[in-house]
Amino acid sequence: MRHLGASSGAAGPAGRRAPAASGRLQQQGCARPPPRPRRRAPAAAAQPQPSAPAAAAAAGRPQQQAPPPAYLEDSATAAFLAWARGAGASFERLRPASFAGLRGLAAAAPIKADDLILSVPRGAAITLPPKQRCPCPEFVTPAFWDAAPWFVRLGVRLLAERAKGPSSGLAPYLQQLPKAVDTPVSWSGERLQQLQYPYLIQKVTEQQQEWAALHEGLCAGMAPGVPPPSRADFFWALACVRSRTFSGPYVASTLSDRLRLAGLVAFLVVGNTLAQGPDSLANSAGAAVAAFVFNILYETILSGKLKQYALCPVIDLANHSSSETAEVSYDYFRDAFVVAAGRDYAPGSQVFVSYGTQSNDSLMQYYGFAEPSNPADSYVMVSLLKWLEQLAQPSQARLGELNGAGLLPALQEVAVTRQGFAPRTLQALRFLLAPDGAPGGPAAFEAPGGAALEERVGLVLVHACRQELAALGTSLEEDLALAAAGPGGGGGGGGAGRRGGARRDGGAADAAAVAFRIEKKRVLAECLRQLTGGSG
Ligand SMILES: C[S@@+](CC[C@H](N)C(=O)[O-])C[C@H]1O[C@@H](n2cnc3c(N)ncnc32)[C@H](O)[C@@H]1O
Repeated sequence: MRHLGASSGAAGPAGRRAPAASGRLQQQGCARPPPRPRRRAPAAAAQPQPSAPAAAAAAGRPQQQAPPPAYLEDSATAAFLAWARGAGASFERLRPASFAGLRGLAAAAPIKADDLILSVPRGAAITLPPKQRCPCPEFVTPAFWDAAPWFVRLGVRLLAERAKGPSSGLAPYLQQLPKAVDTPVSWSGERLQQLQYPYLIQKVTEQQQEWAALHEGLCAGMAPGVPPPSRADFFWALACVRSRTFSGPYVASTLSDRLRLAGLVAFLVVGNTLAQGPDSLANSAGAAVAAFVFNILYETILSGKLKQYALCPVIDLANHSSSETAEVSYDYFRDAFVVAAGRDYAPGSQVFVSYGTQSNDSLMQYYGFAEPSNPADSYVMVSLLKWLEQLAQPSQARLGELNGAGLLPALQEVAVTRQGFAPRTLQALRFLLAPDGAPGGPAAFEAPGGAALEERVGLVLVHACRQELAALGTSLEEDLALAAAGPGGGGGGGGAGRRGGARRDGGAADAAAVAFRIEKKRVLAECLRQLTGGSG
């Protein structure tokens, strides 16, 4: 999830960000958050998908000069933008546009780094503060609301507003949300297999089960007489929430709340002084200042511990790039969610934000795309023990000792990065592969051992990477060829007949799966290159 930082920092003149920073918001998918859902896909609809340039980059093809964006001028977009402006949102230098089929935000005028380019009042967003009472008792029972996780609450808000139809104050926002959100949670088992990656397939399968159970809970928790949303609608709402929500520290009081409180305290001091006489002024004022400071300190401490979530119209049109520094923040003085440009943008170019540091596992699971050359990517290996046992037979006694030392998990779920394996994994392997009679328990193997032991460890790691690559179903070269052929080309080629080979029955989703597995293979291949000193 993303964090909204408690913010301060007003914008300076001419829309440039003032030095004092606002609190950062994080996108929802970060760091293995709980799952989230979505709504029924009415007929085929414009849907965010990995762009052609992204596919070209994944395939290693030279990227041509990007064509100018197609600004979106349909009636739903126009009505939405007018509604957002009416609600106080300000985004003069941005326009929604389509970039090779992917909707995003384009610079409509020159933008300089640090310019404040987007501001959406908190009142125009759908926010979820901690411990919020059920805001839609006409839709779900308060008991259901109280027991629901954050993403279900936000999903229920979307569905409750949608059920109101055109009379909803959020109708223009709802109208322009994607009609379908193509993330793996909605994929069939067969399509999931095209990811080729056991770790994510397992996670998504669990997510599908969790969301199905949550839908059953919702069906039982509807307000009397209200028909429950279909499972597809519920999944749509949750998927929207999980791919569009930002989160951050909770700010309990806005500036205007504090000013109101200060006014009330001053009123009480004056009233008390008038009633008790001028001599009481010093005491009353001292007590008032103490109470006021206590309130601010209490809320500051509280805001560091509690989290709030927000679906921010317009801001949620921005696509992600991990190379961007721009993030969504909460600006305390404006009581608004804001974005400042992370760099200069020429008119027509796409303006990105960072959803936070996320591996492609998280980007794929919650957003439906993989980022080429994502520096935060890793390959989670769940079969290292199996690969180890193909080369050596660690004794049950040593495995037991490893377990006792809490190091067994370092061999069961291993995050392999382009740089190699984690120190704890190396330590566990050294202990298991050390010759009989080697002194010391697992703790004695933290540092590299002798050349012979390190060589044995290296052999196991190389074997594991090679076995893992071989088990994936297609080679990197085959996947690159599939991606280069693009949609409609290479159907089933390369990997035809092999597990996880790209098939043409899923259209864009298959392209996303191929782009994803290319990145996984690149991580493993680079790790292997490091281990073998370049020989692969
Ligand atoms: C917060 S929304 C961004 C706006 C979205 N493109 C739209 O049309 O509503 C997040 C979704 O945008 C798409 N997206 C964001 N960044 C992307 C990227 N770098 N490459 C491909 N798709 C991306 C994914 O579909 C993701 O689920």
